[in-house]
Amino acid sequence: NSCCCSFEDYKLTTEWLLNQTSHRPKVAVICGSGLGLLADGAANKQIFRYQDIPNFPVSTVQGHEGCLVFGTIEDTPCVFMQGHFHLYEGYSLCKVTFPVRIFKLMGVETLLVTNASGGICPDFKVGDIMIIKDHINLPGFAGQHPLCGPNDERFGIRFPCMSDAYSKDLRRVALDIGSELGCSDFIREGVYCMVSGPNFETIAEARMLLILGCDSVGMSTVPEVTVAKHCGLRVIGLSLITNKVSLDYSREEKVNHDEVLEIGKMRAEVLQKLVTTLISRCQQQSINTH
Ligand SMILES: O=P(O)(O)O[C@@H]1C[C@H](O)[C@@H](CO)O1
Ligand SMILES: Nc1nc2[nH]cnc2c(=O)[nH]1
Repeated sequence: NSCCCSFEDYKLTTEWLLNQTSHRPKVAVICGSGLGLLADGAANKQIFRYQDIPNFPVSTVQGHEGCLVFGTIEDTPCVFMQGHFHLYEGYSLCKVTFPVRIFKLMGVETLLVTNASGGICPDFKVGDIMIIKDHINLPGFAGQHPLCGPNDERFGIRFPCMSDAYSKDLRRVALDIGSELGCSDFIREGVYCMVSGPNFETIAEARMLLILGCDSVGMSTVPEVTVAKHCGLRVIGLSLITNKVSLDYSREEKVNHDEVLEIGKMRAEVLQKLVTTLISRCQQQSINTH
């Protein structure tokens, strides 16, 4: 359960990428299930397949292209992960979070994470975009935590604070952009809970998550955000509600992965607009605060 990657592994991959590209990203975007198209708006793209990058894991899930895309959004140098990694694929949390430390070593300052999740909050509708306000690390409670094992002080401290994992300023900016784009009706804020998957929730589990204070549930993001916060990155998270999680034994609908990917396509255009505007404002904000 402790980290399987040494500092030299991270350095090797970082140096390989820095030698292969002249891009020097300031913002990294992790594209969740079915959301790889978020990279489409970038200019001057340079694309690497995960399998060609030393030490990088590869994507094994449908809807995760497995490409690292460097490019610029309105002059902001960015890197997009088209596909991320999950515990349920059999990866250790060290591998799941490997790219985040690479981004840090490459000079990234802000991490924008996206994912697909099931709505637990009864008010949420399919197609809502939830700005992540906070999270519950359910696997972490059971010792499946990316920071278990010897702490490497070159990345961060032994006991990092997580009470402000998601930047308040960036959440405000995202809300403002949502209203400028006329999307306020389907932009929410809420608490994301990570479970390991790969099965979707039983009704009893879903009811438990509601009582625990979760607004949505998914199978990713929390490890990456935890490692990002540990190494000092600013984080903003967007979760697309792709289905309502059943809380009621009388409901007949059954969730499946195709439906999750389908809703991603449905919201592609607005999500892309939100993400690209957010990236350019992130950078302006960063310039103004430094
Ligand atoms: O964006 P992620 O990868 O968190 O998407 C969720 C969790 C599973 O990977 C998938 C299940 O449909 O959706
Ligand atoms: N655990 C979980 N992950 C999801 N990803 C997309 N929808 C869901 C869901 O309902 N449950």
